[in-house]
Amino acid sequence: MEAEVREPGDALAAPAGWRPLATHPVGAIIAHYAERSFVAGDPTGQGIRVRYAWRAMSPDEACVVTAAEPAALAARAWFGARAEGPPGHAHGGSMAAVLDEAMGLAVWLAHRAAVAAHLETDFRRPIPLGTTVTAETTVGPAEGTGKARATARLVGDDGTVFAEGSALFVLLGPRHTFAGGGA
Ligand SMILES: CCCCC/C=C\C/C=C\C/C=C\C/C=C\CCCC(=O)SCCNC(=O)CCNC(=O)[C@H](O)C(C)(C)COP(=O)(O)OP(=O)(O)OC[C@H]1O[C@@H](n2cnc3c(N)ncnc32)[C@H](O)[C@@H]1OP(=O)(O)O
Repeated sequence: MEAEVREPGDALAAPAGWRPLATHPVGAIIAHYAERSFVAGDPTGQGIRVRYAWRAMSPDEACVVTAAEPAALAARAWFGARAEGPPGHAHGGSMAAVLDEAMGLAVWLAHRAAVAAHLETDFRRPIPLGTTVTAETTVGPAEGTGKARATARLVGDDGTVFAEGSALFVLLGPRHTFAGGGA
């Protein structure tokens, strides 16, 4: 039997100063993929609900990026009964999945499409089911070419840091086949 959890209401709306992802030219393409995604593809379900937002990067942030209109990405994420791991709390895999996808999309907005090659997660505090958190991301340089490093944190509205992620992404080029595939 599923736990009873609090619905997010309008808590998934873009944080102050951020805009919905679909209002960015590249973000609109990404939002289209997100509709099919394992992580963000079920916006009314009882698992994870994720809504992405963007803002223009400051010149300081933009120095490490390659996109014509680099943007920073954040997400609001809610964990429902179908995301349960420890009783009454979010499964670590669901937390890692949110971090992974948020970092991947942050890299996509700052550079271009990429896939995760290496992912690390630190679980700092358990997330009670029914909680809405913000996934805050950063994108930085990686050693070598064709790669990017990203970080992300899941932060509660009271400032609690629930989890932190770090990942290496390989930017997709003509030799990669990820853009298509599937039935
Ligand atoms: C909203 C969801 C959208 C989903 C849309 C999906 C597709 C749409 C199309 C594009 C959008 C793409 C992504 C969307 C964004 C986020 C989605 C969430 C993120 C994920 O969930 S994504 C799935 C999980 N992900 C995989 O399924 C990857 C499996 N994997 C591989 O496909 C290969 O493994 C690959 C391509 C990674 C590399 O292969 P490769 O042949 O291109 O290149 P190679 O091996 O030479 O590596 C090149 C340089 O990276 C270094 N390197 C490689 N791996 C490393 C490691 N693990 N640690 C440290 N360094 C590493 C090498 O050392 C070398 O470094 P150097 O050049 O300096 O020598």
